[in-house]
Amino acid sequence: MAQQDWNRQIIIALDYANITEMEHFLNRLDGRLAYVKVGMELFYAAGLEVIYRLKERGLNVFLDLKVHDIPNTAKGAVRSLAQLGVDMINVHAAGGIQMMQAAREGLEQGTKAGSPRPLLIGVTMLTSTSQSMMNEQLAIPGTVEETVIQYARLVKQAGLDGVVASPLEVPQLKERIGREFVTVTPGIRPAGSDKGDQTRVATPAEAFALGSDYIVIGRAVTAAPDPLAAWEQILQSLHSVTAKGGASQ
Ligand SMILES: O=C(O)c1cc(=O)[nH]c(=O)n1[C@@H]1O[C@H](COP(=O)(O)O)[C@@H](O)[C@H]1O
Repeated sequence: MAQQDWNRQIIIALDYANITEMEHFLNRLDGRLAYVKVGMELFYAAGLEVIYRLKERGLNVFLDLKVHDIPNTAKGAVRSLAQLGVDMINVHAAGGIQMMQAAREGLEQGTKAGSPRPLLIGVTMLTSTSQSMMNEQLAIPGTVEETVIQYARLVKQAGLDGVVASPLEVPQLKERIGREFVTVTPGIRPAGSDKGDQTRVATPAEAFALGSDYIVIGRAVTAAPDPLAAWEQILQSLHSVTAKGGASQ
């Protein structure tokens, strides 16, 4: 795969406190990005204006608000988010099949006529969750991988497009849930960088080699002393990788 194609599969998490910081970062990257993620920090601070600005720049937008509520509320929330014309929306798989089916209905209702339907993605186990945390605090027995697969089954049954998981679970997801089932993987740490609050991590090259369709990278680029150099280094590290992802090719 040619280098420029990776660009479409790398989602940069714009975890900034305001629009000024976001614009400063995007100007430094100067048109190199194709896909960005807006999460709770930026959206709760700056709201819809963020989405409009990113769309004006021609970027694909993953609006990561991790909807998790009773089915009727989740449906309305996703309907409202779909009306914004973003490209990807997520909900927590822990909300269960009925909640995700309702979210899916809200997605259809909110998508503007003639516009492509945003991808609807179920968050499985957060990449900050370790097996001991899951077993002891959440009282879920077994391995994280088995729980991720179980959640993914619910996501698929509810008719969603794919899951957020760590890259480490992607081979099993592709084998057991399906190659076309989209995998979006945060927990990305370039070689030698600090894990921070993440526990299930992989490098960008490992994540794509494992089959991730999209990787999500935040602080390794956005908080780097030289974000442009960090971005270029990540692309460089992908030179010899052969993509396995089935859904985004
Ligand atoms: O849904 C997400 O995007 C998400 C799910 C998950 O399990 N883990 C996770 O880190 N994320 C998000 O992915 C981004 C990762 O950021 P960094 O750890 O700075 O690369 C953050 O914006 C998180 O909110």
